[in-house]
Amino acid sequence: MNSALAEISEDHYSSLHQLNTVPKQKVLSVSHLRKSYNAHQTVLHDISFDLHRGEMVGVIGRSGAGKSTLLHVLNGTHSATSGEINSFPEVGTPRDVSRLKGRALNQWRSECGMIFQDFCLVPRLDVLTNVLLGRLSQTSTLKSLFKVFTDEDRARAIALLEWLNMLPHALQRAETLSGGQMQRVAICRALIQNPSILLADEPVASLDPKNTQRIMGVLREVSEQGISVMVNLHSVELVKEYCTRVIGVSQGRIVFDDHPSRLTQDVLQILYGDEISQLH
Ligand SMILES: Nc1ncnc2c1ncn2[C@@H]1O[C@H](COP(=O)(O)OP(=O)(O)OP(=O)(O)O)[C@@H](O)[C@H]1O
Repeated sequence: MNSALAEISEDHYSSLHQLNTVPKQKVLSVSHLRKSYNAHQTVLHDISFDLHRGEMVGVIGRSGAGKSTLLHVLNGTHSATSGEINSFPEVGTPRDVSRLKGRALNQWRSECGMIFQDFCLVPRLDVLTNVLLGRLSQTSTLKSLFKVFTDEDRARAIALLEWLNMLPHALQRAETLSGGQMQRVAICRALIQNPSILLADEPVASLDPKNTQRIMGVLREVSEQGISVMVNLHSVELVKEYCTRVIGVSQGRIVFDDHPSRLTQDVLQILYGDEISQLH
């Protein structure tokens, strides 16, 4: 961030950013990304876009369009077949993260945190430990083996749980939580890595309306703090309510990339075809 922007408070920066009155700071540049799981099927074709600091990007498209694959490839859980994913960290040199392996890949995964559709919590471990597991990639192998965490890690985990009203459940086993509570723990686990990007794969798919609003509100707050959020959603209403930008994917290609207010019926028809009547 340049020095003039640094003097603007985070909230102020965020609201200015959303009004497009300040230059956008690029954090990721994806170019000509392609993903095939096998020789017969290409799931992502020639995907190119830039992601900016503090954006809240909704990714929409019908089932099988390639939304989950896109997030997995960005985070490195699935490898790209070709193309580049260039990261522009606040500190350090820009680099292509699409071919990383080993430690470097783990480091990228903590910069580009992901919350998975099925939460991926360890059921028999308590909430606090589940959050601390997010620190493992930044902890030495020996310490991670014995789950040794620093006081600083614990303090941060507790602060995150408190922020998401989960502190009363800190010592409860993850398997005893509701879906909404599990999702909040998964968000804490991703945030304890101090990511600059947070990817969320259908984070509200299994939640009731109250928890849906709660989780979407949390993701918006995260983006307002300067973290770029990309969230796969099946609800166009939620995209319009919460996102500052929407990327529409159809058959593995980006067919729309603009402000949610520009999502017209024609665009939705291209994106959803016959399924348009099932949209909410
Ligand atoms: N691990 C995999 N191996 C082979 N094919 C896969 C794999 N993961 C996804 N696919 C295929 O890639 C295509 C896109 O799937 P993806 O899960 O990315 O779509 P999506 O838009 O997220 O769908 P949904 O909204 O239903 O979650 C589908 O045809 C799917 O069958």
